[in-house]
Amino acid sequence: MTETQPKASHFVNGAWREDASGEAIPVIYPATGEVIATVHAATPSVIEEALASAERAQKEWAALRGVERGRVLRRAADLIRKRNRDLSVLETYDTGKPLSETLVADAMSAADALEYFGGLAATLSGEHIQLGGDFVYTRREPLGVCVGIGAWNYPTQIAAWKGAPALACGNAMVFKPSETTPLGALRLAEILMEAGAPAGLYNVVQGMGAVGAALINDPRVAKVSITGSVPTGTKVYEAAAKGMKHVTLELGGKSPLIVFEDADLDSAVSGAILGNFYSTGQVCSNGTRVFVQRGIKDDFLGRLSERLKGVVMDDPLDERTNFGPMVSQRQREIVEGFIAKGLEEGARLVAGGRRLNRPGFWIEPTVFADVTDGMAIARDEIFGPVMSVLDFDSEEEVLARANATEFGLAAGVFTRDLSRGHRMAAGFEVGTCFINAYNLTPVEAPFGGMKRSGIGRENGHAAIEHYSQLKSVYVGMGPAWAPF
Ligand SMILES: NC(=O)c1ccc[n+]([C@@H]2O[C@H](COP(=O)([O-])OP(=O)(O)OC[C@H]3O[C@@H](n4cnc5c(N)ncnc54)[C@H](O)[C@@H]3O)[C@@H](O)[C@H]2O)c1
Repeated sequence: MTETQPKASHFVNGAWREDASGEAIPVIYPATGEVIATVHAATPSVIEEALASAERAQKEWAALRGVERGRVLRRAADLIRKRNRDLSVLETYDTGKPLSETLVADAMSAADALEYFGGLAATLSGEHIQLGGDFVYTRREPLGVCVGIGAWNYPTQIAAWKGAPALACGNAMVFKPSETTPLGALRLAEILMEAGAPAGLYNVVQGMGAVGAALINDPRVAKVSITGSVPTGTKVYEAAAKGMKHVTLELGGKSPLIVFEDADLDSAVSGAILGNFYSTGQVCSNGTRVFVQRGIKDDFLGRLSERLKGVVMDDPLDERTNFGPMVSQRQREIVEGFIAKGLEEGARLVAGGRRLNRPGFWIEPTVFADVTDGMAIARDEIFGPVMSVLDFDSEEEVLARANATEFGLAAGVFTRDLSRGHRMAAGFEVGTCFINAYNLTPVEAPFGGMKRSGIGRENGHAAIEHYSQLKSVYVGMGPAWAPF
């Protein structure tokens, strides 16, 4: 039986920490609407303890060899894999995502990140630059105390995607989960301690935006990495700029997925399903503008409708369920608002569109066809299971329309013509492209956005650049020269 009420709201300085004077935050199971736990927002004293302990632990941690830091991260990865089922059940309670998903995509991805960056920790190094007799060497140094701020769609994965590279580079982290899904990150903090991390190295404090803002504004903090919406990311960027802090911004999107007439149709339909309905559409990189070349439009919609018969919306803890509820009442209302706008603006509803008549925040996977570029459902990030199908004729036209957005997170193309696939990938103004695939985000590959979808990259070697800084050391081998 998975315990949903955590031992305390926060995990600070290596131990559970409670301060019930902070605002109470109910944790709601989205499948039923029931309150399954309560945590309290961090008070100034909890925030202070977290930052002070992180500052202490960071010095001790940075003094270790990379191989020693890596060993702790790899042990944590092993513990997560051993406890995957329990962690996945908790993630399902926290988010409402079906267990069939959380078993493979959440704690397991966290374990991958810890293992990957644990392996890299021992390889971090500077370079040696010969200047004849004199030379320069560079030292790759940690930034110090980093703050991580999470969104609610992948709480455990986000906590690890930020924590693993930060720790590998010799930083400490204070992580603030989304107030909607506060549970998973606490488990990660506990596991890192068990794996041998020093007390205070990875702290979790709960709260809304104000707690995030308090952390970013503290002068001890060197960097902030946030996963969230563009408006929140903008505020975080402004606050960080005031203190000249490093940032990683993983923000929203309205990504295009383009299906050419020569595509393998079933595979393209799979891509569109993955890119719109996995995690009930609550994925930042979703390909929600599905451009289908005119000649195959009816076939595409026909196959898609067939495949939608396979949706199983039931108890998320039953592994046969493959489509869960929205994370919250509010998120469902936002989605319903967009569905109403789509109808109002003349899009054709092909599937779904209704909420289910049962407790919890359920809504059907929804498909609109005959969508045009100016409609709200084609312009704005919905962050729910609403697919917009748009028609197109030529490659040139569709690339221009795909790029005509302020967002630049991801894009996908389905075609059997590989040179066209690579041409499209080169032309997309986005951080992550998919050719004949969609929404696969292995920890080995850099992930992040262009344009308003963000700054910096998570995962891959690229993340190291965002959690470390270089120091150049000039070494004079002869007597020092001066003009007088
Ligand atoms: N690019 C990515 O990797 C990625 C991944 C998942 C989600 N997202 C995006 O996240 C959004 C959905 O998540 P959300 O609703 O939790 O986003 P949100 O922007 O509402 O909140 C994100 C986090 O920021 C905190 N926050 C709010 N105001 C703050 C402030 N002033 N200072 C510091 N922190 C503050 C929130 O408490 C929360 O923890 C979508 O736009 C989605 O596209 C992006």
